Amino acid sequence: MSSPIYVAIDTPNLEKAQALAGQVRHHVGGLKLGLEFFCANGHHGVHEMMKFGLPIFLDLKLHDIPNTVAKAVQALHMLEPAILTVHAAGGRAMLEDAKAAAGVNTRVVAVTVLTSLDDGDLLDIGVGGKTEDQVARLADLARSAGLDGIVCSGAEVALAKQAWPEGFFVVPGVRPAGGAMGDQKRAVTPREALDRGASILVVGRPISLAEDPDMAAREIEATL
Ligand SMILES: O=c1ccn([C@@H]2O[C@H](COP(=O)(O)O)[C@@H](O)[C@H]2O)c(=O)[nH]1
Repeated sequence: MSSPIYVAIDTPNLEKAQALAGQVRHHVGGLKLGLEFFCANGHHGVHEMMKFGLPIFLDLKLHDIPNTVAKAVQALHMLEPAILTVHAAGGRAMLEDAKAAAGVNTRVVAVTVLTSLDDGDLLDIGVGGKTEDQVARLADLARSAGLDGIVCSGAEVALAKQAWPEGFFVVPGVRPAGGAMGDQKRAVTPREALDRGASILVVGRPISLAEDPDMAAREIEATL
């Protein structure tokens, strides 16, 4: 069975991205390419990364009016990403149109509450109450809009899976015990996230900033 770890390739530099993918390719289940990489390298960069033969997760977190998002998703068709993200806060019509525009081999998953946010940050943007309640609301919206799953933190994934047993749950912002949190606020360990129901784990800096990224990936894999 392939590893549930998707390594976040967060660099605008294609050579560095290829070097990291080359180092960890045997100990991860997929490559996650985000805005930083896509803005710098576009479709060409994604094609280059596809050569590693691993599933590609395009984490573009699309969020705009339904027509614009649907057209953007169509424009990604030829890349056939295994996973593509949109923001759940874009609303029902945007989610429905994004899913309808995606290829059959692409899982469209909705970002609920970014793992870099906590209750206080949500209050700043006018969302009162607990983060887990907002995740539950947006997960419900994503499910009823026909999406394949959600992105949430390991702190909420158990509740979300209980409400949506067949959903696909992407958990980023995980940290090995004692690892540097950086800007993440709701981190759990990779093992905890899996035990609580994560379908895949996204791991960035704990691997990419390690002196030996392959060893770091192996060490995380060994905890699962
Ligand atoms: O809520 C979210 C959604 C996406 N991400 C992305 O995951 C990685 C995490 O990187 P680390 O270095 O392991 O913190 C990064 O690419 C984010 O854009 C997220 O962290 N939280």
